[in-house]
Amino acid sequence: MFEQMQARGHESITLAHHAPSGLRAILAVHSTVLGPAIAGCRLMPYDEEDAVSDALYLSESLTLKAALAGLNLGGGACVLIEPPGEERDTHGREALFRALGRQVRLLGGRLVLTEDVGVAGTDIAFAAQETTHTLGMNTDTPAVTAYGVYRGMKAAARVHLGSESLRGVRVAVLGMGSVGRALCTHLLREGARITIADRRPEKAREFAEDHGNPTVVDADAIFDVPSDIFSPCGFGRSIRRADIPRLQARIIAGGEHFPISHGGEDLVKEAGIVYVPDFVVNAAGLIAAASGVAPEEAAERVYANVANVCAEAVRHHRATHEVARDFALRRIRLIGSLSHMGGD
Ligand SMILES: NC(=O)c1ccc[n+]([C@@H]2O[C@H](COP(=O)([O-])OP(=O)(O)OC[C@H]3O[C@@H](n4cnc5c(N)ncnc54)[C@H](O)[C@@H]3O)[C@@H](O)[C@H]2O)c1
Repeated sequence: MFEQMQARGHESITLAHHAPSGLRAILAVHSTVLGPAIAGCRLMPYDEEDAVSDALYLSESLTLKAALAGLNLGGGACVLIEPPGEERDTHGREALFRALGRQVRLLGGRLVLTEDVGVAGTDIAFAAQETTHTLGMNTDTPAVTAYGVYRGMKAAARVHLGSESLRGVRVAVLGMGSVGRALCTHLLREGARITIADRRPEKAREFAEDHGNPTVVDADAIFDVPSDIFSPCGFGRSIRRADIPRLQARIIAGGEHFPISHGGEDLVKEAGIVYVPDFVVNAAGLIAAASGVAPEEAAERVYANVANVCAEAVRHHRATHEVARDFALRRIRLIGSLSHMGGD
């Protein structure tokens, strides 16, 4: 853990535990150079090692996301480990998130909570009874995120498919949760030809029944579906290295954080596929929550950033994820250097 933290520049990890509420939390702070570390909070079953690993990945990704989005925020993560099959009533959730809020308060403003997988605005509102360091309770983050992914796809399609229209474009969507479903409604409205899959097949089937029966395939079969755009909207690392040669898409763009297994980005580039990095294309929810702009404005910022990253990558024959990372790190370096001037 310390080797990883050192290699990737993490500032701290806090392990928090509170038996009565069942709180088991990993609070990671990757960077506070630009401001308090914004931490998407996720609640799901995890084994402990994966939970720590995901907190490290997510917090680093949030640093890049906030920096590229022009926000004065650093990157953090909050992973809450939920025992499998656990169903909490309202009081159970209140206790859990208020216990979390207390832990966030102890961090003295270094970490700010917002929602991610399995966590709703109402949960963050519970945490907000114990700490002022929360964000996004009034934003429908998954819906805004999905709209930004849709706009970002159009920006990438304009550069790599020759037109930003998604009419007739084949999009394979993995993961039909809050983000995946909202994304698919935008795609269908524009006339894209979608194929959908979820590891819980009933979620894909239910969406299909309600939305004119787009094609549904098994979770694993989605990698073999001929498509123009592959859109991962699962929990992370949905695209394993072994899946990459199966992908037939020209572009990967989705809501999922770190959708490609470690080191797979280079394989994706070698396969001739353009990967629009997660921290560029899934940023609209965070932008809206942090800066208070309307969803449309947040999504337009995503469109502009994706267009910029794609164009720069084409111009210099570079991988999009490297270009995007460089953009983000440059802002952190330049704006971070202001603190040496004093006056804080
Ligand atoms: N919720 C937000 O506000 C938000 C904001 C930005 C980014 N994200 C990211 O978007 C992704 C999706 O978030 P969400 O809120 O929609 O989560 P969710 O839990 O609502 O949905 C995720 C869905 O993906 C499915 N899934 C997971 N792994 C899969 C796999 N390997 N194959 C097939 N299906 C799989 C799950 O069964 C579930 O239905 C996450 O990576 C999250 O971090 C979410």
